[in-house]
Amino acid sequence: MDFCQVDAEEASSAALAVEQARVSAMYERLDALRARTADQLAAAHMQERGGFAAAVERETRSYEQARRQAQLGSVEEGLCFGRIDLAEEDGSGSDEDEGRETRYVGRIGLRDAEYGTILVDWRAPAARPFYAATPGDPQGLTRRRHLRVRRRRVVGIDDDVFDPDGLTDTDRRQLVGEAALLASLNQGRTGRMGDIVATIQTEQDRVIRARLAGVLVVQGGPGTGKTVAALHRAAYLLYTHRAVLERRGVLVVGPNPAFLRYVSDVLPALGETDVVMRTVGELLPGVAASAHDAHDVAAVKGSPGMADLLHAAVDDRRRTPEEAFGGEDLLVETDAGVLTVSGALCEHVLRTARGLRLPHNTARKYVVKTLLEELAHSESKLLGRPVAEEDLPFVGERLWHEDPVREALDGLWPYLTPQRLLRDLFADPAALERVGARAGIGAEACASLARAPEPPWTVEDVPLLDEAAELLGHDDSAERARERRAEAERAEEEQYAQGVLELGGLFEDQIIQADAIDVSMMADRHRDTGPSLTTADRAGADREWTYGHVIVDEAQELSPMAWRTVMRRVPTRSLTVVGDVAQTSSAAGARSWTAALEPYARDKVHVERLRVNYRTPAPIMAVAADVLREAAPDEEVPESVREEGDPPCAVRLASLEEGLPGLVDGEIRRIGSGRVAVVTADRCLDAVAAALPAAARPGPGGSGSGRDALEEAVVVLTATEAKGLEFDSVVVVEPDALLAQPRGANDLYVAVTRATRRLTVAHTGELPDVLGRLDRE
Ligand SMILES: Nc1ncnc2c1ncn2[C@@H]1O[C@H](COP(=O)(O)OP(=O)(O)OP(=O)(O)O)[C@@H](O)[C@H]1O
Repeated sequence: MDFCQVDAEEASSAALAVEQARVSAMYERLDALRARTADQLAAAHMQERGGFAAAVERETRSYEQARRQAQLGSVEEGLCFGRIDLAEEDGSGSDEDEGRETRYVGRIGLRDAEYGTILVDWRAPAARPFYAATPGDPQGLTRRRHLRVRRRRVVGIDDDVFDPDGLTDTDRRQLVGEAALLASLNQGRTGRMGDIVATIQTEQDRVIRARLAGVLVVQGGPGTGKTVAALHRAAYLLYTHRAVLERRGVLVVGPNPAFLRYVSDVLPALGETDVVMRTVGELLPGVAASAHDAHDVAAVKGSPGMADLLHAAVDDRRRTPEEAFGGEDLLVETDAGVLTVSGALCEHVLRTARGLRLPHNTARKYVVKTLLEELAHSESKLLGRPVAEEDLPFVGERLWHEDPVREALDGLWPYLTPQRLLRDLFADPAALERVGARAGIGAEACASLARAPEPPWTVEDVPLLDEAAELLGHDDSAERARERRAEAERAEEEQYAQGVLELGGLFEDQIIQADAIDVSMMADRHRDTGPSLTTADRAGADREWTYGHVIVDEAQELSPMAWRTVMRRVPTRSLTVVGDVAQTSSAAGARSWTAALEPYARDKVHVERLRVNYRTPAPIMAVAADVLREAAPDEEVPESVREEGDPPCAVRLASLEEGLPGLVDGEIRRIGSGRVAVVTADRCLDAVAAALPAAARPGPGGSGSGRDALEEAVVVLTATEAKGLEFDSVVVVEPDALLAQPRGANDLYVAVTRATRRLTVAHTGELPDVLGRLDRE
């Protein structure tokens, strides 16, 4: 028998009835587990208050049960979506059906009351053949069945029947469950990305299940499922390596807040809520930057030389008495009179402090302590009252409380915050030029950084602030004293938490648990943060937190300085880097993965390519291919899954105000309940938004309705804002203005590849040659 796909219409009603019985049994089990978990959670909350012991026990149980409840709650739709029939018994969680060994695959693993597996979690090794089997390598399957279940009813079945004999090895392009896939791709967009567990394709499965260690680069053209595969990878890794990753957490870095909202439903739908999602502008706790610098300024701020510039800027703040106050020696007017430290001694102290190679604020402690003791000597001489060596620190401390003393020492080696360092630097063109010269950055580039001291931080500033934080360190003496006290308490708490876990009863459940509770995590969670603070909460609030794994999406946009910021958060270099160098639009973004990642992980980089486009139908991709030849001639155009689609067209408008509203209204009518995006150049944004007053804009100043702009029928976006998103219909306005932007061809490529169904190009001037293929209306 040849490999063939049998669609729902051909599935016999007998087969549907068999599957319905199985699926109904799974839902019954789910209901029973939900009821039991709800009871257990209620019981845990009702436990008597008590000392630490009772609190840890309550906390431990509640946390696990609340997580399980959320997990059980998230799997209602599509609980089970597949079945595999194995050629031979292999002994793993299996079931017999009509003489074959069968396994059902779904969103979670379930066991029946007798502990028999009735559903395998999609991330478990036993589910792998469901995604990985191809005609050339059926992975021991005789059949793969896709089940379409709506509101607990099995409404359709698609079968892939394997017979390895007589088939060539052309499986990469063989689609898994084509009917199910096409049905999912043809759905109207909602403004939120959904999960794809039921239709993950073989090449995506390789990405999702790649090993945790090392840097995995996922390169692929638009719509190849890079983002969705990366998010499923996060869920897979959390399932497979729960013990490590739950303690250290997973960070997902995305290009902008709208994108993070767009993808924010995927992981909760997969039962995972403990992931930190941030843009580069939000990586530093306490700063939330969303505005970008102009292209030329962004190019300078993102360049690797900025690390040297900041190093020089910190050093520039350390001054000899002559540089700081204009006199050779340090003179300080105190209550006792004028105290003195010789210039030579001050220089010696500064040189020694530099030689310590400690962060600036840490080394400052040495400078302050030493100079205070010198001032104490000077005071004793002045007053003619000798001081014993061991009393010097006390005298020094008294002097420290005098304002002129503190000001004098601050003048030589100030306490600096990252914010203060950068603000002062950007407001001082002479200092910029001075430190720029030391870092080998030209005067013109340095001058472009100058600005008035108070504007809000930009996304490009955040890696600089983070670098500064690293160079400065912070004065941690008070914290360290607190830590020493806490350490003793912690040992005691961990010992108790261990006892609680060993009491047992926590893991006996019919849900297959791949994870375990980490004792010290549980103690931490209770001890210093209270019940509701999860790993994700704590990680997100701590600049020095290091994650177990980091996923960077639209990674081509990261500048060398942004990479330094990301890499600091993952010293193990366990990363998934997702992007497309043909879509780079930011000034300091990557043109090659090798160049971007070489400084960090030379031989640990593994590249996977995704080559099939699931978003954009072939007629639109033909237009995109012409643009790609200008944007990045060496890159491949992904092949569209959907061959057929509405022909894309160009419409010449007399003016935006007159033509655009009618055109957009027509698109809304054509796509019914879907979403329309109007994408244009930065410089046309105001005019386009004015022509479409009812359309939404992302972020503050958006539609004002309180809803997410992406959920509105029409949204107006720049190409940068549209990155990573998709819409049923896309209207690209003034393509010549887009092309005129610094990386204009890349921007136009991003714009035309956002459409899932329809593409229209609206222009008031000439249509650029690169879009010559479009039908004219
Ligand atoms: N296996 C699949 N089953 C169903 N839908 C899929 C599958 N793979 C991808 N898709 C859908 O294709 C669309 C594009 O996916 P995604 O946004 O992840 O692509 P991308 O490669 O990140 O694109 P871009 O580079 O343009 O940001 C999404 O709607 C996604 O849900």
